[in-house]
Amino acid sequence: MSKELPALVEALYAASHFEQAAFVTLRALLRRAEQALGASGFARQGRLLRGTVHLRPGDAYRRLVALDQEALEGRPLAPAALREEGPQVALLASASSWRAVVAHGCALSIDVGLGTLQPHQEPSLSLSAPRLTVPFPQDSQQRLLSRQATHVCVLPLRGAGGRIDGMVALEASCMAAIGQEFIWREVSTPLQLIVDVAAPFLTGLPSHAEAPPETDEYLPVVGASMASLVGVLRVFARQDETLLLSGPTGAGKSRLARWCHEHSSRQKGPFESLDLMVVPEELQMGELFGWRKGAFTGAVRDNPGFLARSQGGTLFIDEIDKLSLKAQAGLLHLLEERTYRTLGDAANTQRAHVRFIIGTNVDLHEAVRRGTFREDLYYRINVLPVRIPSLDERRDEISAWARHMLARHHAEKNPEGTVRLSPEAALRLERGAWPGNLRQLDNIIRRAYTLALVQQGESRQALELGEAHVQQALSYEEVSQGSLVEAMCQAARAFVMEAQRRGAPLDIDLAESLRGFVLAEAVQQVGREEAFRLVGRESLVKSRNHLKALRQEVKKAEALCAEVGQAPPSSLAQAAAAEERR
Ligand SMILES: Nc1ncnc2c1ncn2[C@@H]1O[C@H](COP(=O)(O)OP(=O)(O)OP(=O)(O)O)[C@@H](O)[C@H]1O
Repeated sequence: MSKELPALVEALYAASHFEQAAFVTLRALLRRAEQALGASGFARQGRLLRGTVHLRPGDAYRRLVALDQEALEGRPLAPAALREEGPQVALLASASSWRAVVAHGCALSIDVGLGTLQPHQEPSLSLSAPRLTVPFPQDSQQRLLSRQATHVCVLPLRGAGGRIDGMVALEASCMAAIGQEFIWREVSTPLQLIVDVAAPFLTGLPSHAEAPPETDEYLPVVGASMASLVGVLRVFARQDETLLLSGPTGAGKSRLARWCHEHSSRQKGPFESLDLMVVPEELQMGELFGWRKGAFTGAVRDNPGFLARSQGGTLFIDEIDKLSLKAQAGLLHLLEERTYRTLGDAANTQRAHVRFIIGTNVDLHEAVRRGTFREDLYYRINVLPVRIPSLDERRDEISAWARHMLARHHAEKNPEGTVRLSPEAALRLERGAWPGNLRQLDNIIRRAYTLALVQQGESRQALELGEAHVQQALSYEEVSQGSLVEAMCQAARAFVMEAQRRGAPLDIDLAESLRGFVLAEAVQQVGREEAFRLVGRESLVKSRNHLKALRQEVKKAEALCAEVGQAPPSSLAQAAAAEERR
């Protein structure tokens, strides 16, 4: 180590970004492990395969870099090689390694063949006591074996204050060492030293400012601040493990889930989205597993359920924290066994060939602490966790998103003419705060667009969205956050404005649709039964008439949308969709 460490430190100081630092660290680790292997009894039978740096501060992946031993041997050691090979080939250690690294705070060895995991430090045990061995899940075992890895060493990557901000995994192949720890325990101390030396660089350096990834329908905008995260998502999209997308409401999790599906090998299969916010607890199991006619009172026809509908594809389960404890047990069993039974058809066990993406906007770890979310399920779904930043954290994207949303609204309304966002309007948007994230931005753009249309006339071929339109749209928003009465006046004005714009009467009865909008919004925010309590109609829940009432009110709101030629907002669409599935 006498020469290697100073050389590593020098290379780390010369690194200007995370990927470079990860490259030199992995190179040093693989070389050190190679030396140890050469001096061991496995020199002839074993070979090193690859190393991966996982940076996941706050328990969410931020960056990921892999280096293959072959690339190290056969190619010039330039960071460029890493960029080409990096995230594309990154292969992952399992969630259980991460869990064990966090729990034990030390390096560990995985014997893939035996399916066991051994932490290297056992502080409370005497030397004579047997070594602590933890079972390693079978699916992770299979995955590692499929890429020839028989032995893995996982080292904690410690950030400021000793907090574990990531891990480094080294994989090797040595059939002769199955049932033994290979070289990992002997070489663990120098390997950990390398990781500790590199840690401040790995956790502190920014990501390489790579060219923004290609955009598409589902991810039309990627700013520099999101580019490295999209690189990670691109790798994760191709895995079959469960992906956990967390992030504030409206940040774009559902669309990203769809993007991941489109970038996976399942892209030709179905993509289904189950939003638990709009499914009452008693129907959650049924919606997931499906039911046979007569399975319970009210099951008047068969329902295949979301799992059957997503066979061969991807199922996005959003708002996972809304899952009842009973349904949590059902989902855990499904994720562990990959089998399930349709309600009312206990005799038939079915296999779920489904990739799961889970969405949440709450801190699930906190939910585990409160006892509302099962810890074992949390670890089962926390395999590939990614936190989608709020729009305020990716301000470099605001004007590009605004332009994209504007073009989309315009195409819906008036495909012939052109539309542009004035530079002043873009600046105004960039300066704003966006607690509602992309959803709020989309609403503002939609509103500003209507204002611009009214002002400039629909016949106008070149429409410009100016600062004044944005300002006015924002002021409606501010008002609606403040006084209810003022917001009602705004709604009334918008109603009248719409009638003027179309130059034909807009029946006042359509104003009754407000009840539908209110209910759908409340359902989205607090769930169906609570929504009725919130608006003073608990009696409807007690008499089990609330769903009928919801259906009627949603219909009225939809009628208004149809009359003015606008798509129903997501709250209405979700309330309606949940009704349809019943
Ligand atoms: N790719 C996109 N193209 C156009 N609009 C988008 C895109 N992604 C997000 N939006 C806008 O942001 C809104 C919210 O997106 P999405 O439903 O994906 O967010 P979310 O994080 O899943 O929200 P929630 O947590 O509330 O379910 C969309 O309804 C749309 O208005």
